[in-house]
Amino acid sequence: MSGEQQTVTVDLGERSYQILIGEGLLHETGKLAQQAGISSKSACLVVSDSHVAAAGHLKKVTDSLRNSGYRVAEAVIPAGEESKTLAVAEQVFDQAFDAGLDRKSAIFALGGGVVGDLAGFVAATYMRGIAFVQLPTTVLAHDSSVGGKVAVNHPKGKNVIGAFHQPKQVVYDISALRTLPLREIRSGVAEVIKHGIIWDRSFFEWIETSIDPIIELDSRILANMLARSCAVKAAVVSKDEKEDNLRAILNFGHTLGHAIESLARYGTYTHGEAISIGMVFAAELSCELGKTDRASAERIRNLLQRAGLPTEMPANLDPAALLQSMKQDKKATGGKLTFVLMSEIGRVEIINDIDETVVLNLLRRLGRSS
Ligand SMILES: NC(=O)c1ccc[n+]([C@@H]2O[C@H](COP(=O)([O-])OP(=O)(O)OC[C@H]3O[C@@H](n4cnc5c(N)ncnc54)[C@H](O)[C@@H]3O)[C@@H](O)[C@H]2O)c1
Ligand SMILES: O=C(O)C(=O)C[C@@H](O)[C@H](O)[C@H](O)COP(=O)(O)O
Ligand SMILES: [Zn+2]
Repeated sequence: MSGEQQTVTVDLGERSYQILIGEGLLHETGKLAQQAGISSKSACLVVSDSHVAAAGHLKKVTDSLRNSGYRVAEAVIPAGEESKTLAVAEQVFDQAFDAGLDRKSAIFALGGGVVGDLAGFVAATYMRGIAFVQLPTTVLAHDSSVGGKVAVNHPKGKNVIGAFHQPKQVVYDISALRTLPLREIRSGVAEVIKHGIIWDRSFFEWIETSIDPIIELDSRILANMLARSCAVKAAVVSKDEKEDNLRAILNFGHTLGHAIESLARYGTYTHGEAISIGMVFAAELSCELGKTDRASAERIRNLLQRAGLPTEMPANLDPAALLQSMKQDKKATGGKLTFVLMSEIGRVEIINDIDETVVLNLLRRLGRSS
């Protein structure tokens, strides 16, 4: 394994923080928390999920925190998207109270995007907001742990109940990724590919040449890949923290992707799988509206397929229902559809008020050919 460590900064003035990427960093959680100014006078809570705890990662974190003098409680939620609810958040609030967390306390989110989003939401709202640290353990969480979007789902939509609340630090121990199932590795690579498409053509081209070692988590390239992908996210968030406009480009593929996730029932498709299909759709829609060329759309589909991700519309989902769900997307205003469309690989734009007949016809056409 390579010992190379990477640091990416999210530049947000007094709320700036670092993303530390390297091997074995979970053993350093306590020391790094001290460096980030997390107080050890108050109790802290490590939130994780059942798979991450069973893989042994939780113990590394609690041991390290205790060795650095922190008083530590644990909250382990059931693994999976179905846990990203207000009901589970309420259980974590109870555990925070029981452990005596106060306004100087911190929450450590150890897991993938589900744990990060949920624990971050609890941190954003408990006593009107306390500190939190992201300890991502999935490939996908290079995206979810950065940028401060924290949320739980509502039966009517993904991430609808949430806030912007930046972590104090992101500690990304890439050795924890070795216990991830292959399907989850592929899922995370979808967001890596997204970062190439929306911002960095040379990164997309590098992924094209490296996709096989990426899926194998080749240690010679893993830290670099995650640092490059986090750097895209950090650059966008630093320019538009609360999604006034530019940040919406990070939603490429998510207009349809989120609709698929909620209509197919959370957990049927992973987040990365759903946005893979959503990115193919966004690229096709970009072609249909004359914004990009067919070759670029095909290139995206090919790379996603080579990453082992689904690219076909789910045959069992009704296009009219998908359209309805997309109209409730957070980017939509006044019931008008908003999509992130592509002009070329590396460049996208946010288009409001897209003709819904065009979208519906394309959903039907792609659904028939799948
Ligand atoms: N806040 C954001 O900016 C943002 C960005 C992207 C995605 N998200 C959200 O992130 C969520 C998806 O995140 P995810 O794909 O990480 O899903 P996840 O958190 O459900 O993790 C995927 C699976 O891997 C398991 N797992 C996690 N780490 C493991 C490890 N090291 N070893 C073994 N198993 C492990 C989990 O228990 C789970 O079963 C979605 O809810 C999505 O909406 C948020
Ligand atoms: O950070 C962002 O902004 C993103 O859009 C990143 C997405 O990958 C992520 O899935 C995010 O949770 C979606 O945000 P939402 O506002 O559409 O719920
Ligand atoms: Zn996403």
